[in-house]
Amino acid sequence: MTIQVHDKRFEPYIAETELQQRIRELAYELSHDLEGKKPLFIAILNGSFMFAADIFKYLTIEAEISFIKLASYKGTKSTGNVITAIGLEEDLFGRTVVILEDIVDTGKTLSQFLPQLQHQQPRQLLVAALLHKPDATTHPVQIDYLGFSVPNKFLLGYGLDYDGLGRNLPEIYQLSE
Ligand SMILES: O=P(O)(O)OC[C@H]1O[C@H](OP(=O)(O)OP(=O)(O)O)[C@H](O)[C@@H]1O
Ligand code: HPA
Repeated sequence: MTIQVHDKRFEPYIAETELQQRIRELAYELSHDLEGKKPLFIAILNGSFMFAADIFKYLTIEAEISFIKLASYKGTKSTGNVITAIGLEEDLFGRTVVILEDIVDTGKTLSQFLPQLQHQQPRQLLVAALLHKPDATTHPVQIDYLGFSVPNKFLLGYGLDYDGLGRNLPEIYQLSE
């Protein structure tokens, strides 16, 4: 069934059961790989709130989670755009850190933000992303745990919004042609 949000129509793309199944698999892999490391998960708001909640509840190991927002502002010519994290209070030094993102699209967000986290010298810095659009990615990012590789179409639901709406949908929709 297609749905209407603002002025656009969207069609079902990834069903809720398929999403949950894949997220369970990712949580299983993470639990296996990071057992005993007491990883710190960092979820990037707003979009990742549902993915973060689901993957975190399927983990079977000791782990911490923290939520941050990113703010982007124009830096100097040499620094380009600068992204700062709002709400990051944990010390990452020596920690196993897993960034949780709903989607890597152009890759700009993470390719700018990950080097800043590296400055804090975590022991390991990993990325878990639910969705990746390889055909849209102009700034390559290493994704260690990926849910789905998707075509370059605008997606909606499960945290992803179109102009503020649609984040509450439990499945993922794509823009109708
Ligand atoms: O790979 P990129 O092209 O940088 O795109 C990915 C980013 O875009 C979305 O966030 P957005 O800035 O829309 O904010 P939101 O999560 O609050 O919706 C998404 O949650 C990622 O953080
Ligand atoms: O496809 C998308 N949909 C919603 N928000 C997004 N942010 C990056 N890509 C997308």
